[in-house]
Amino acid sequence: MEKIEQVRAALARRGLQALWVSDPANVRYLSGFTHPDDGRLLVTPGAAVLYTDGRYTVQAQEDALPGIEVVIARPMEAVEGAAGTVAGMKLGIEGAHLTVSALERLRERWQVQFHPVEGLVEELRLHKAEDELAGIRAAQDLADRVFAEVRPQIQAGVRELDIAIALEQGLRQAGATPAFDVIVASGVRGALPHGTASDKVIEDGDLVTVDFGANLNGYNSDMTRTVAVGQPSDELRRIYSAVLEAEEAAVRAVRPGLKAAELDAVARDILAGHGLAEAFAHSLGHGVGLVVHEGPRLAQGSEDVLKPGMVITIEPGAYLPGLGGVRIEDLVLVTEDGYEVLSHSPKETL
Ligand SMILES: CSCC[C@H](N)C(=O)N1CCC[C@H]1C(=O)N[C@@H](C)C(=O)O
Repeated sequence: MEKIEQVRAALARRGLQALWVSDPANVRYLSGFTHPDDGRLLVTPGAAVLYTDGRYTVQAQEDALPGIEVVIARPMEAVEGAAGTVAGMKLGIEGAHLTVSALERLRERWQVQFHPVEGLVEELRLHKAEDELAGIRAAQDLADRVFAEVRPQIQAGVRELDIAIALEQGLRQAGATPAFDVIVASGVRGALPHGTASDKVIEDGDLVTVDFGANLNGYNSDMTRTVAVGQPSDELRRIYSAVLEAEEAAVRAVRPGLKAAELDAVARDILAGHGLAEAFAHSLGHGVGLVVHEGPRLAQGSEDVLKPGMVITIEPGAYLPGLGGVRIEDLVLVTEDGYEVLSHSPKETL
């Protein structure tokens, strides 16, 4: 019930009494329910009730964390059944997730004051508990093993899609799913930061960016390696070395108390020194957990500050349209006195 007590405390700080949780990651985090797309959680001063339907009668009971009450009901029955409990309360709703039509349905049935809240549960999720860390480590260890198996297949004459399929098959054989569509971007396609695998054939001299993660028991990993096939040009090698320098420097800089924007600047300044400021077209990284992109935000202008227990990516890149690109990404745990790198796949030196 510790998490639910933390929610109640956060509600009290906002002058609220109850929370209707509809974001699937938050439903899962607070209740343990493994099919959170089909669940909603109502946290009130006296109870925490998971609502789901008859497809999950057994599953929800098995999954529910201690102290979570399970009610099996169709969605509107659930809402009507809870009307008495919430009557007169100041109720938080997750503004970033609840749709306008879902809110309308609640308004028709509940006599409450609705208050959109932002980041209430997400703030709790920033700090990973030991069991969550174990889940992320297991997902990353699996991704490292699968990458080692597939790495020899990244050769001239093979399609990007074949590499993506091999990675996905490796993950699925181990009981995981891909955390997101596998990115395999070779040659000029390397200039696409989100270049999901295509039918392009990998050629001699290509750099190949492979960005993928495992989702294992709900927790995600995220890692990128850029590998060389044959002999890439001197210009591509220069860009690779610059990105590697930026990535390693940023990883070494990770420590609790550091502002996320300052960490972003560590990598960005190095790339700028190599004339690649414009080529680094995205943020340095992000938090990883039940969702691949979650807090903290490692970006210019971010107000976030690193704290022990956060799991983040460090992933600078350089993208040059018409030429290609490089990205190198590690998954990193912020510890009490620094950092621990969770991704262990070797990085090439070109
Ligand atoms: C579709 S999930 C992509 C996972 C990947 N490792 C990743 O997070 N990337 C790839 C390039 C940029 C980065 C990203 O999408 N960053 C976001 C948070 C941004 O807005 O910069």
